[in-house]
Amino acid sequence: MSPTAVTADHNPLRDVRDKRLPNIAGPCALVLFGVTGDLSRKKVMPAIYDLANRGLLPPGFSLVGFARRDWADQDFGQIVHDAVKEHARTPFRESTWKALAEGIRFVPGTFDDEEAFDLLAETVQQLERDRGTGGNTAFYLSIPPGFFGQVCQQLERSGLAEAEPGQWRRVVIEKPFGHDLESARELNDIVEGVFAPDSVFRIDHYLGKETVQNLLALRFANELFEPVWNSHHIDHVQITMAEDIGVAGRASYYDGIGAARDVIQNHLLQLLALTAMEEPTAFTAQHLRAEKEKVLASVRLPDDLGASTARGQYAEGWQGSEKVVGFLDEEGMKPGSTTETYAAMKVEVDTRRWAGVPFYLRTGKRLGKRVTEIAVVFKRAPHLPFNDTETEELGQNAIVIRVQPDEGITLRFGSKVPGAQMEVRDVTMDFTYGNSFTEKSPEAYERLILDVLLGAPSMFPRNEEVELSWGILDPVEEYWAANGRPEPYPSGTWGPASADEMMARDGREWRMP
Ligand SMILES: NC(=O)C1=CN([C@@H]2O[C@H](COP(=O)(O)OP(=O)(O)OC[C@H]3O[C@@H](n4cnc5c(N)ncnc54)[C@H](OP(=O)(O)O)[C@@H]3O)[C@@H](O)[C@H]2O)C=CC1
Ligand SMILES: O=C1O[C@H](COP(=O)(O)O)[C@@H](O)[C@H](O)[C@H]1O
Repeated sequence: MSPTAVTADHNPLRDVRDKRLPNIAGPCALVLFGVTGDLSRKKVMPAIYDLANRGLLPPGFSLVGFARRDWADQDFGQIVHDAVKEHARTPFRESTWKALAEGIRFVPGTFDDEEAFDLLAETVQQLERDRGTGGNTAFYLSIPPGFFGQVCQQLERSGLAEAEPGQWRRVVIEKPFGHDLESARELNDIVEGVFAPDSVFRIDHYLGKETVQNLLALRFANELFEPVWNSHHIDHVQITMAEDIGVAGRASYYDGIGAARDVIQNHLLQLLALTAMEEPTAFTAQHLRAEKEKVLASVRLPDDLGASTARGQYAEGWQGSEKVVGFLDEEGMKPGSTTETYAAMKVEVDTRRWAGVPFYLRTGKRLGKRVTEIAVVFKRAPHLPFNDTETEELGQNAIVIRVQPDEGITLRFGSKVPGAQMEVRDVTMDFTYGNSFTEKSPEAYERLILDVLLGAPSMFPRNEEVELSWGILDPVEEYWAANGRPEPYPSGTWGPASADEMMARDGREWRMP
């Protein structure tokens, strides 16, 4: 498809939300926990710089780092500087850096150190006086999930969670939120016991991706797709999140969590919800979340979890020309770990729109390549006025939303092969962001952090969504825990044979992205 260039200089969906909101954050500070971690260095600190570089942070914006290091402000400043130089999307500008660096502060401490949190409280008050942050403060918990509760309790004890009249305090919680439904409920009791529900921002960075937000535009801004977006026309949906990387450097986090808790419980079920949901009455947080919740509440697992799920663990193999070690040989891995690095499952959505349409979800590390996509695969035409040989190369029509890395949308349909004879073959029409827009997509974290500072919660799942998602996953995890080890698959391939067998039982096969 070569759509003519759409030249809005902003995302229309964002516009809808932002009509009532300024695009530039008001006076505030952001306190970042876990500043030495992978996510902070690669995503959060660079995103803050990019926001500053685009002029979206207020004058006096301040960034406070908290870590168990004996650092002064300038040492932390150097860490931010290095992370920005290496990972920021926008060019390095001395003037932006200087303005940002003036507001950088550091507080040393561990999460069980009350004095450190008291010092943090003093630092936040000092920033209000010195830099005019207004006392408005966001706390970003980029830390191991086991500490989310403890840090919230420390914020409460030290008075940091409590806003003075006219101020706000917000908390950003990374994922996974809990380990299962029960622990998610316990965690939520703590978090929402400290912060009001609308001050809790549970971050799922997939919702900040341009292509994921575009799914809403595709479905609800067009007339073309919605009439066929149902079980009358759709055969099945495949949602794939494949990564070529392993867990090197993150073994301690990943072991015991595994692929399903790491990304199916959140990213993939959110993608499913956006694909399957009804049109929200308005693009407000309340309406969007309500529609997603209805879908998640309607998801049903098949009775036979052995036949409708698959899990694997990567063994040594080849990633391109590089020989890579298996999961069990990654540094810091527990010997004999049964954690899965590949997970696939079939679910149904029990609604009139989706009755009988299976949704297949799969994710894995050390797969053939990095790709995330949603493939909506259509039924075959009920009648073909051609003979079999004329259509032997005709597959099923499909709309593929390419979330990453080659962002765009592909439409696959049959077309006549040029020539005297009638022969129909699959062809594709492609929309790619690069060809259609001059505007560059912001990094997901950039958009989501700005939304936190603006107080715009649409793109953050609320607790009900988190709990419904655990309710879907828990029976699968229990089944796996009681049924042996994950099946090994060589790195660089497309996962264990049992995942292909799961599809074959339904007369289908996974797409080769
Ligand atoms: N990395 C990623 O790609 C993604 C990560 N996430 C989520 O982000 C969060 C952070 O992940 P990631 O950055 O990978 O994790 P890391 O293990 O790389 O970083 C954890 C951070 O927490 C700090 N920390 C741990 N324990 C303590 C403690 N007792 N007191 C003070 N500081 C402590 C560490 O400090 P120290 O250096 O002292 O150990 C480090 O800064 C997790 O919830 C993860 O699920 C979400 C999406 C993607
Ligand atoms: O949340 C997570 O996502 C990353 C992949 O993110 P992407 O934006 O590069 O697709 C994944 O590597 C990590 O294990 C998981 O925690």
